[in-house]
Amino acid sequence: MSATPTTPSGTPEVLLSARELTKRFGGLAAVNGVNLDLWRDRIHAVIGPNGAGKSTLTNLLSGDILPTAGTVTLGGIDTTRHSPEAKSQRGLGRSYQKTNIFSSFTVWDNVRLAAQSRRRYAPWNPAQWFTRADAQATTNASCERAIELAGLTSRTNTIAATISHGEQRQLEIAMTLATEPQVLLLDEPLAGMGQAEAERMVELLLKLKKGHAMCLVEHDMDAVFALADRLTVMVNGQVIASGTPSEVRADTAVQAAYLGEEH
Ligand SMILES: Nc1ncnc2c1ncn2[C@@H]1O[C@H](COP(=O)(O)OP(=O)(O)OP(=O)(O)O)[C@@H](O)[C@H]1O
Repeated sequence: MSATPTTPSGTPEVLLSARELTKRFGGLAAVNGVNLDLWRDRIHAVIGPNGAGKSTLTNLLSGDILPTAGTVTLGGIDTTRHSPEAKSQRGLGRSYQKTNIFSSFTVWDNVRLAAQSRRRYAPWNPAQWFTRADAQATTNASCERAIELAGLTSRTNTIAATISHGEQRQLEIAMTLATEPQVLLLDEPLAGMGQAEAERMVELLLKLKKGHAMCLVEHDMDAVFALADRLTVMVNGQVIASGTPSEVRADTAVQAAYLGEEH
């Protein structure tokens, strides 16, 4: 098992914690009493069959939907009922399963728009009138860094519709990185990719591990077992196993419910 990450002062650093997180849709508990900790410099994968509650869990962590019960803390602050924008301000970034790209815009414009829409600017606040130009320069620098980190610098001025599917998924990541988040929630970043594209994305996610706490929802088990430091396995809204990849692989309940004989 990998060593527990620490701050310079030696304290372990959990950036996001969910406790007893629950979401009911009528009679259905889509997420039921889930506990989860996301650590800086670690990738935590959430796996499970279709309908297990993975996307609902991501939506609860990001603030896109509110829980029926339980809490979500970010950097030690209770953010359970905060909006996605407020969570973005606190360092949370997420990508979506369905693409959010404006295909007729350039890569740059998509990233710039994502940065703008997720960062709060209050025109009625005089304190911000004089800092607006500075804020724009900072946002531009963040966007450049995000595009570079996502490996798309050569595509900066290319129309998004004309780049490959794999590059469009890289663009989604760049859009998520545009606000310089510390916590990344990634919903199926390898969806629809061929072998070569998937390998590139795995490399990119490994690169992003440093400095970020990452929650990865993914169906591609080769990628999951190549990337994850810890795994949570969900079935019918509940966590049936949680641990290192080797612990999860050896778990008989997981083998029976999900992984079968192949891993
Ligand atoms: N807005 C909603 N209203 C009612 N039921 C919902 C809603 N969203 C999700 N569900 C139900 O909650 C359960 C969990 O769905 P969810 O999309 O979270 O699963 P998932 O593990 O992400 O599945 P997949 O791997 O197919 O994306 C499913 O039974 C789904 O039909």
